[in-house]
Formats: sequence, C-alpha cells, structure tokens
Amino acid sequence: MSASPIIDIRNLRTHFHTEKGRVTAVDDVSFHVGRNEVLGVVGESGCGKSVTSEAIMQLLNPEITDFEGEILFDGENLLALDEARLARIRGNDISMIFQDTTSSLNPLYTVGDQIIEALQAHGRQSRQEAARTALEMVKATGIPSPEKRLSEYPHELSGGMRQRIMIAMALVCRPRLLIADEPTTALDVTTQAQILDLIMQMKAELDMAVVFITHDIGVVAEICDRVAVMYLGQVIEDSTVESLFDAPLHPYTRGLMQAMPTIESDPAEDLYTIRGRVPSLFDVPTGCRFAERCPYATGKCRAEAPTLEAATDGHKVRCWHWKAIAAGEMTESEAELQAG
Ligand SMILES: Nc1ncnc2c1ncn2[C@@H]1O[C@H](COP(=O)(O)OP(=O)(O)OP(=O)(O)O)[C@@H](O)[C@H]1O
Repeated sequence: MSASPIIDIRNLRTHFHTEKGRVTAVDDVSFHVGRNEVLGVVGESGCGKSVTSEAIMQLLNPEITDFEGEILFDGENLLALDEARLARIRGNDISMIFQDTTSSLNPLYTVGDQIIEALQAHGRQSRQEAARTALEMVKATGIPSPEKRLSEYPHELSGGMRQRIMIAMALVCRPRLLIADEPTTALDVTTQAQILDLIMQMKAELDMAVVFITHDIGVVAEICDRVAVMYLGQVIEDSTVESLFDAPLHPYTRGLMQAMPTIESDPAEDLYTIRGRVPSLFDVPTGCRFAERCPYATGKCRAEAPTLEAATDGHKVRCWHWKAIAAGEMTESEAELQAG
C-alpha cells in the first residue's frame, strides 16, 4: 500500500436515534484503503456494511444520525465538511454503485440523458462533449449496440445491462474511489462474473481504489487485495486476502468460509451454516459480540469484550482465543467444557 491511503476511517461510530432509543450500528470501526487497492467488507446482513459506506458518502439522514471518529478522504475529514463540498466530492471523487439500480437510474429519462447529466453536474463539458464521453464510457462497459442503448429507458434494459449503465454513470467522472455495495447480488452467476470483471477492468483503467461490500466471502477471494470482516457493527478481522484464506483466525470468519459453497460441494447436501442469529442492536452482548454463536466461547468471552489485536504483520483479529484455536489447542468440545 502507498504511504497515504485514499480513505482512512478512524474509530467511526454511527448512532441512530430511533423511536425505541439510540442504537450504535457502527461501533469503533477503523480501516483504510490504499490508492489502487480493493478492500472487501464482508459480513452477514445487518452487520453494518451499508451504514459504513453510507457514512463515507454522507448519505444518512442527519436528523437521526450522529457520528464519532473521522473519515479521512485524501486527508480531508468528510464528517466535518459542509454539504456543498460533499456534493462536489460525491460522484466526482467518490462514487457508489448498489445492488438495486432503481435507486440510481431514473425511469423517466433515457440512459444517455442520465449519464450526460451526471457529467455536466460535475464538469464543464458542453452537451456535445458530454454525449461523446457518455458513449465512450458505455462502449467501455461492453454493452452491445451502445448508441442504441443510450436512447433507451432503464426498463428497456436487462438487469445486467442496467448494472453496466449504473457503473458507466458512476465512473464517468473518473472518481478516485468506488464503493460497490453488493452490486452483483441480484444477478445470475454468469452476469455476476461479467460485472466483477468489468469493475476490475475499470479499476485498472481509471487507477482507482474500490471498497467492495458483500456477504459473499467467495467474491472477496476473487477480486480483493485486503478484507475487513464485520460483525454486529465492528471489524472482527482485518487482513490481506492471502493471509485470511491461508489462516482465518476468527471463529466467525472460519464459519463464513465453511459456509461457502465450493466446486466440490454436493448440491444435494445442506451447506454448513453458522448457528444462531446476529443479536439485535438493542441487545448488544457485554462480552464478545459473537460469543453466543461461537463454538469456542468460554466464560471470559461472555464477560469481557476482546479488542482488535495484531496477530501477525497486517493481520488483526478480535478474539480472546485466536492463538489457541489456530494452534489446534482448543477444540469445540473443550470450549464447551470450559464454558460449563
Ligand atoms: N436509519 C436507521 N435507523 C435505525 N437503524 C438502522 C438504520 N439504518 C440501518 N440501521 C441498522 O443498522 C444495522 C446495520 O445495517 P446495514 O444496512 O449497514 O447492514 P448490512 O451489513 O449492510 O446488511 P445488508 O447486507 O442486509 O445490507 C442494522 O441493524 C440496521 O437495522
């Protein structure tokens, strides 16, 4: 990684004021992404992946949201900027793509008009120049008959094509950071692979960094350089992809990997699932947040919250027993005995 990261999140906390009281959806999250790097943020539904990315983009309703910490984008704290400055950064320097294209594409305008509009909102191009750039960008996404597509409305396109158009729109201003929030989840396997290829190709062409949010740890292995695994609002493991797949240290990460289908998986057999459910934000456990689902949990885990500690160079983990588990000194049954 280069010396200064493009984005450096430091001790981010995101609180929501709800009718039932205050909840902390993101609780002391720190990670950074180097220029040109692809960081995967992975975890089950509700662990705070989207809230983290919406905090970076400052898309959360300020009337019900409070932040603590810092989100440094190229050294500038996004949490301290006024709306005018943020509006310039969004789309221009940081862009986001989502699973659901309906939130990005307006059904009432042609695809071409929308890409031209995105360009003109941020640059000083004439309409003619913007139209040329839009066409180049759509061509770059590999859509067949790009000229024809530009004159079509979103509903005239397939899901995969809409996703390509959303990517073209997000990247047309050549941002330095792309946040991709589950962009392939709703697509069939073949289209999914094509969209991942496209994101990686665009990343190389535009020389940008990517934060790739997913619940699918298999996707992380394919495209990411580093990965932050989140659980109930916290990062519980942070590592290079090689180190994570060589030796996952947190029992939750090990569970996610066991639950991942492989080529050898027999579709007739049920895949492994992590027992239990993610606790509610209104009922965050006192000790380790994963303890009640963890096969290795002991009394200490239920009583005291572990911190994120450096296990090896560049590999951090939030678990009291990672060393004993990694060394094979602690089996699941022993943990049950110790707990008992
Ligand atoms: N506006 C809000 N008010 C209260 N709680 C919220 C709000 N937005 C999100 N949350 C809560 O914050 C937690 C984290 O949500 P988030 O959407 O970031 O999870 P996620 O990991 O992205 O899950 P998914 O994969 O389902 O999108 C959830 O418990 C969610 O209910």
